[in-house]
Amino acid sequence: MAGRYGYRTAATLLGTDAFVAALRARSRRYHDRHPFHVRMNNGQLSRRQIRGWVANRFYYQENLPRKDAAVLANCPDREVRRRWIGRILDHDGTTGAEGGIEAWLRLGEAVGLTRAEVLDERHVVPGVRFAVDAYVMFARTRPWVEAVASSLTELFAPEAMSERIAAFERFYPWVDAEALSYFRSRLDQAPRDAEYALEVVTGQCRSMEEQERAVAALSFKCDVLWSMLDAIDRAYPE
Ligand SMILES: O=C(O)c1cc(C(=O)O)c2c(n1)C(=O)C(=O)c1cc(C(=O)O)[nH]c1-2
Repeated sequence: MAGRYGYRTAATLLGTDAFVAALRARSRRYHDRHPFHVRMNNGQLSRRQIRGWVANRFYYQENLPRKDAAVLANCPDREVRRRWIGRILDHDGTTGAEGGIEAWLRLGEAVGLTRAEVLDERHVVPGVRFAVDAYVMFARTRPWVEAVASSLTELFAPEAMSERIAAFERFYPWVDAEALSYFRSRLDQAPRDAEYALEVVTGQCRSMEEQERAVAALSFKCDVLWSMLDAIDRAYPE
């Protein structure tokens, strides 16, 4: 059946295992299969392309807390908010504990970008801005459970992160290994966050329609990530 956004989804109410399987099946559209990431992991990207990717991905990183704040703003459940707020701190950091955004800025420096040129977004191309803004807008305007479902791309992230760390160590030795700490920290954070998001989504989506909307939200998010790489790929040709 063609659901919202035209994505094909389940036609009947699924049991929890089948629902989780339907969500996991979206991994087919995850951005680890994008040609740009494939070339990255094969060691085929130039320094300029790596820099372009890091500078553009910063726009995603810096918008994640705003996306998560939108989830908080729309969520009436105190228990969920107590958990979800940690995601904002993971990115923004706290006094004495730098967060993911700072780690990404360090990655930028390690690939040869100044903090200023990352922070002022001069390298961010329109397609990346458009895709990231769509993700934030989705979280602001859709029901909060759909926004939680859209974060479930993190189910697929750890494997992609491990592969990326190995590829950087092997093929891009000019990038200081210390700067890969962001990806290492996500190896722990992403499974923890995805597990909780999955618990929320399976607990909240009790009708066929709600399940369909959750799968559609995850598909939408896969499109966000894919579109970002399309735009980056085009902006930094070989
Ligand atoms: O580098 C990646 O491939 C990648 C992918 C994703 C993702 O799947 O959305 C996230 C991240 N990184 C990431 O670092 C991160 O903090 C993160 C948060 C979220 C989210 O939707 O809430 N996705 C991701």
